[in-house]
Amino acid sequence: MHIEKLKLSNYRNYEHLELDFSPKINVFIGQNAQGKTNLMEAIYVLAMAKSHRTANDKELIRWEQDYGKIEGVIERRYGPIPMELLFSKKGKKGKVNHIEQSKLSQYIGQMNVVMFAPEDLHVVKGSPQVRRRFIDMEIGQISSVYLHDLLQYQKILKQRNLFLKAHQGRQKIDEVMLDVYTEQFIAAAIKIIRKRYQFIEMLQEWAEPIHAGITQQAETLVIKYKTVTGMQAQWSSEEMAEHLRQKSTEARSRELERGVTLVGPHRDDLQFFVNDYDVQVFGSQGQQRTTALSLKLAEIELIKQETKEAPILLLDDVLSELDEYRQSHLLNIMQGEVQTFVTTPSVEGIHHDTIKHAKMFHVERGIIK
Ligand SMILES: Nc1ncnc2c1ncn2[C@@H]1O[C@H](COP(=O)(O)OP(=O)(O)OP(=O)(O)O)[C@@H](O)[C@H]1O
Repeated sequence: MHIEKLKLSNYRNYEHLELDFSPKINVFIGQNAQGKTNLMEAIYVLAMAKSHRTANDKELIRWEQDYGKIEGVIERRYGPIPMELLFSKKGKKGKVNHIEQSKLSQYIGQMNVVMFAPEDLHVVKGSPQVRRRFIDMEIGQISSVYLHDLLQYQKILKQRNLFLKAHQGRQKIDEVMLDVYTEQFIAAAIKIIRKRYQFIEMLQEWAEPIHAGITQQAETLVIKYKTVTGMQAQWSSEEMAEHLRQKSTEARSRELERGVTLVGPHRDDLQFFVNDYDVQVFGSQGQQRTTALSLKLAEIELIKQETKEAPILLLDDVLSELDEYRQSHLLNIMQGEVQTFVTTPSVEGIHHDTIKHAKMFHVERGIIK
């Protein structure tokens, strides 16, 4: 798939902008703070209904304006799809084929993107939150059911936390009520955990050969989903539920002391092993970068497998962060069927072959030349 047209109205530092893209390589070139990342972000937001940089949608609206809008035409194998996302003080609304979607989980997934930005290089070393976000965003793109289940889980978790907070430090509580919350919580948690195990297994299948290829067969990458309670992927749903029930009972007095839920997928994490050692603890910076790159390349393959179309690749200021050897792996993909967007302050950081056939956009203070 590829994005053919992009139109921005009051988005970040763009008052009004209309662009036509190449289905192959597009390069946004410009000095710092001119609006290159804002363009990448707009494409990402059009796909995901959410920024990769901020959780606050109001930041996306051009200063002193009441609304901001992103429109795009996505060319898919069965024809073009117009998409539209409107941000206002009241919230956001998405349209697909000019029809308003009552749920954003129905909107997301029409357009698939893989973003690779410098912060993605921290997916290995960064906080567990970064890795949880990575899994949730990626599964969400290929499964609207997961997005729906995740929202449900977050709602139930919030209710349970409110109950714990309201009873924090108390000796006597309504145990029956807390059990009811806990059972609802466990049912929702299992759905999330199962789907995450499945996703990691699929990602592993792609990431392992890719990583081996980049390291010339010197390294074997293994990705593991690590639950806070020590669950096992091969367990049945009943076994998982029983395990969580037991761990939740063990944690209850601590949960009441602290007023929060301490077990569940909102505290789980990912682990990366290279030749059996934990990259997060023992990996060199180079190995962490290669792992991050393998993950992104695997993500592209996984989306292709699930949707039967290549996603759009967004490379925000990342090429210059990778050495020539790692760059060449990305370049291989870019020469193929994947529509790619690249931002860069100058052409010097990029391989000559990349720009040879690229459509260039010069970005200067919210204007494209
Ligand atoms: N809501 C907004 N309304 C208006 N301008 C905004 C808004 N949010 C950000 N900006 C402006 O956008 C510019 C930043 O653009 P962007 O993040 O795309 O930079 P960039 O060109 O990618 O540069 P760098 O290479 O430094 O990341 C800044 O000038 C900032 O003031």
